[in-house]
Amino acid sequence: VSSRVAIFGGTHGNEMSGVMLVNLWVQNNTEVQRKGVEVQPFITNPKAVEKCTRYVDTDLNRAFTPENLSTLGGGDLPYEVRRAQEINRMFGPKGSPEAYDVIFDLHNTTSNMGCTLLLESSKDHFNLQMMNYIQATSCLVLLNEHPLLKYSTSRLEVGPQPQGVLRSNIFESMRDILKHALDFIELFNAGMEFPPCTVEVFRLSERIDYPRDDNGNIIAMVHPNLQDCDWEPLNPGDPMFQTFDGKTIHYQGSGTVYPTFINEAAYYEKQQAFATTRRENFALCSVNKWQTFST
Ligand SMILES: CC(=O)N[C@@H](CC(=O)O)C(=O)O
Ligand SMILES: [Zn+2]
Repeated sequence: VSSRVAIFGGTHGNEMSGVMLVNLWVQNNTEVQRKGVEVQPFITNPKAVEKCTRYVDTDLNRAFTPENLSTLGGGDLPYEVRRAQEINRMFGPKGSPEAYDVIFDLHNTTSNMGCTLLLESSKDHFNLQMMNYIQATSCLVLLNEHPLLKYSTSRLEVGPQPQGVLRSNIFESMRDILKHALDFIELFNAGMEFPPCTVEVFRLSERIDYPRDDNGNIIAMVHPNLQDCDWEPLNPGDPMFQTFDGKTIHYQGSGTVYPTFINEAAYYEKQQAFATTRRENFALCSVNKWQTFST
């Protein structure tokens, strides 16, 4: 039973929809209350929110490593590492009986991705069934089964929204998806059975960097034909980058891929222009609250 649910905003302090929604719900949580569910809205990186920056010392969304969570050092540690330890104590520890049952982590992207739920396991039938339930809101699933770092949350990514900017359409889509997700949890807890079904997922394949010179400087931009075309097929030979002197660089992969996180502002420092995915269909088992399943 998913009786304790946390809603995180401000994991990246300049992703404004999540920050504003969570601030709103901290003040008044009637909108996110559901029968039999304890819902806790929470700002995860208040210093970054205050400065309206992605992070202060280091990316909080990369800070929940076993090493970071077990390291001692108190005040000498980077702010986000200390924060990760605090959050892990409050809402985890992951896998323990005291841990929160579900954590939604609200993010915005500058890419034209629409609404995307990021999942880490194709065996996560609870989250996949929840996705199927909220499909009415046309949310896609991005599956990253071999993440470099292990996160412990269901991350919701909504875009396009520039960093530090609030767009009403993006804010309202995020709000809508979260409400549907909480409805699903309420129905699940009330004993509803969600029957077997098929869901479409996009499995993360490759991260593609910008073309660079010997000094590491970017020498091309995302091609206009690719810009804003997240989730649309990219075929071998299709334009991918445009150099500053007007040359087109074409995609050289071996088959059709579905690009996402195209031209995400936060990924310039992570050497990523976009990520490719491949489309798959999953057959889901039915889920109900009496069975045990691994998430
Ligand atoms: C744009 C952005 O911040 N995206 C998230 C995606 C994720 O949650 O894995 C991140 O890189 O942390
Ligand atoms: Zn983010």
